[in-house]
Amino acid sequence: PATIAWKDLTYDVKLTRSNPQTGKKETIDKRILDGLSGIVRPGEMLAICGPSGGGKTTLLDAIAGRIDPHRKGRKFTGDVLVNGKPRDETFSMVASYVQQEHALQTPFTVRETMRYAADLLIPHAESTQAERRARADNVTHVLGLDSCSNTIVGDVFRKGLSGGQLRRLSIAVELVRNPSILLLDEPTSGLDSAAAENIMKHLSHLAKTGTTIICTIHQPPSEVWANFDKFLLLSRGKCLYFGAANNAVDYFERMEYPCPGQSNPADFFLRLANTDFEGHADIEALAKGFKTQPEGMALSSALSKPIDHDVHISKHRNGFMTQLLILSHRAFFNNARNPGIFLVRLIMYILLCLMIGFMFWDLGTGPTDINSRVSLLFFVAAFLVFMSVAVLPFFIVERAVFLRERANGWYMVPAYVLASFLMSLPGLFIIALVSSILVVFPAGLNNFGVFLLDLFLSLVTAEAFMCVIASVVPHYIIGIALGAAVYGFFMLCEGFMKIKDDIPDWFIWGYYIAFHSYSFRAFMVNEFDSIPTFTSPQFPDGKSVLAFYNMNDKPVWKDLLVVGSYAIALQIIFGTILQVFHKGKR
Ligand SMILES: Nc1ncnc2c1ncn2[C@@H]1O[C@H](COP(=O)(O)OP(=O)(O)OP(=O)(O)O)[C@@H](O)[C@H]1O
Repeated sequence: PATIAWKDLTYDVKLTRSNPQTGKKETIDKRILDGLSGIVRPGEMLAICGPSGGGKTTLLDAIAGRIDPHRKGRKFTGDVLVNGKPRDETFSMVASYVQQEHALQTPFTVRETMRYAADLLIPHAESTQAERRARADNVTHVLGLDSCSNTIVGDVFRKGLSGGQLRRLSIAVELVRNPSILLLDEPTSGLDSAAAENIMKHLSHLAKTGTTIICTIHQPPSEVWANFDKFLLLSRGKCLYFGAANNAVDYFERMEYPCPGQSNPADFFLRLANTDFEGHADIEALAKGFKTQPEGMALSSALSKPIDHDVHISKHRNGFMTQLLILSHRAFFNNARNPGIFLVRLIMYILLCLMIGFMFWDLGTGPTDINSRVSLLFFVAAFLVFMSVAVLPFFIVERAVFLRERANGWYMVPAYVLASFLMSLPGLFIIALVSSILVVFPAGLNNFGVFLLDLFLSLVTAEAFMCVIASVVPHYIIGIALGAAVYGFFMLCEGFMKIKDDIPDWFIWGYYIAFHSYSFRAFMVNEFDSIPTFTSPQFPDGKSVLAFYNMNDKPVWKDLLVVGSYAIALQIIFGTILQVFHKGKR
């Protein structure tokens, strides 16, 4: 059992806007939460209501510790207590947060999504696989998802669940572990009235069994409203009421805002709180008045009472290896079944490599063949790597899933990064293998094995680079632009457009940091080192071509090692960025 309390939560942000009179930019302080307090005990379900922009989501985030107070221009004060003690890092083990936007892996069916959630969230030391599955199936049933248990979540390629079903699945995955505290942001938005009513009934039942539940809710219909024990009305970040839901009508009547007989109380309260339109209450007076009323004083005294129960935190958590295995299994099937990650890319590579194969069909040893071989290798090192940009939008979708799961304490970041990395390798190997077959044999290039290894490592590095970009950009369009710009720069510096010795000194760093330089050189040495003669007076053999490009005496294995190490370094950077910056705080 967990009692959650918050005291005097105040949140100010600095906003820059242009002054309507002077037209000059100025910084103003905006108060988003204004000294909010509240308490919810095990067995209670609180509705945080208020008009759009009233501060509901911000309050829920503040309670869940999802506001980063250290960001520039922010000031956040107040305390959140779990059973009387300050909320700490164990919070994510006992609390689940269902956010407003769904973030689920798109190729999986409802049943698969629920089973992965159960496998990740329920300690294996305390449960058998059959028990975890039974739990997943039971929650699926309770949330009315049985009829679509074999339907996939869906994406731009394939239609899957409806909006309301996605909403229910988002709630279901967090219910699997039976959390002590459940925070839900607009759980009924997008649901039809029957689904909304049923979900609220289930949540109410959960509360009765001891779960502490807090929901933000925009406009609860009367059937939904009837399920709440407690009610908090917010307007412009101020508390207009906090207390028993069934006392609210009397309270507002006492405050001279009687609810008309036929009205749904929730609709009436929202009209009072919505300052964007006529007919709202005097917000300042209500907020001030609440503290002096018996309800306000009851809240203060409840907050000062000691709490005698403690949260039971299971000592058994799934260890790194268990998490790695489940996440690897999930990542493998996610990659294999997500057309954007594998199939569409494979087709793109096949088409492009067929064109390369036909364009450079059966290269010989004449003077123009030297140019053809070098151009082909440049194109492979530059453009086949460049095409990894296409995967970026899917990585951004994945990032949202990661953020949700990580913030809810589903797993450790290293397990996620390692599983994603390892499971990307089979798909990339297939793409590299098919591409190499379609290029090396038709063009008559040398040393298939090294060519394949070089292309594979280059694609692995390119994908790791896309992971890093996906972890730092706010939107995939910016990511694509950034990725394309960096790859364009690397192509420029890789030693083809300008031979290394001709690159200006102030640009040479570009040559050294571009992984393309090492992969291109490995392709070149692999190709030309073993060609004994060319019918060209300037280049009598392959070694003379390498000397021209300043690539002689460079062992291929060293360059391949650099490209491989680059991939590992990028994955470590990716993991570090996730660990440090992606904690689900906003
Ligand atoms: N970091 C921030 N910087 C500037 N303004 C912010 C920030 N966070 C929240 N706000 C503002 O605070 C107000 C409350 O936002 P919040 O999302 O909590 O509202 P809400 O009640 O949940 O609205 P809705 O029902 O539409 O989701 C909004 O005006 C929002 O723009």
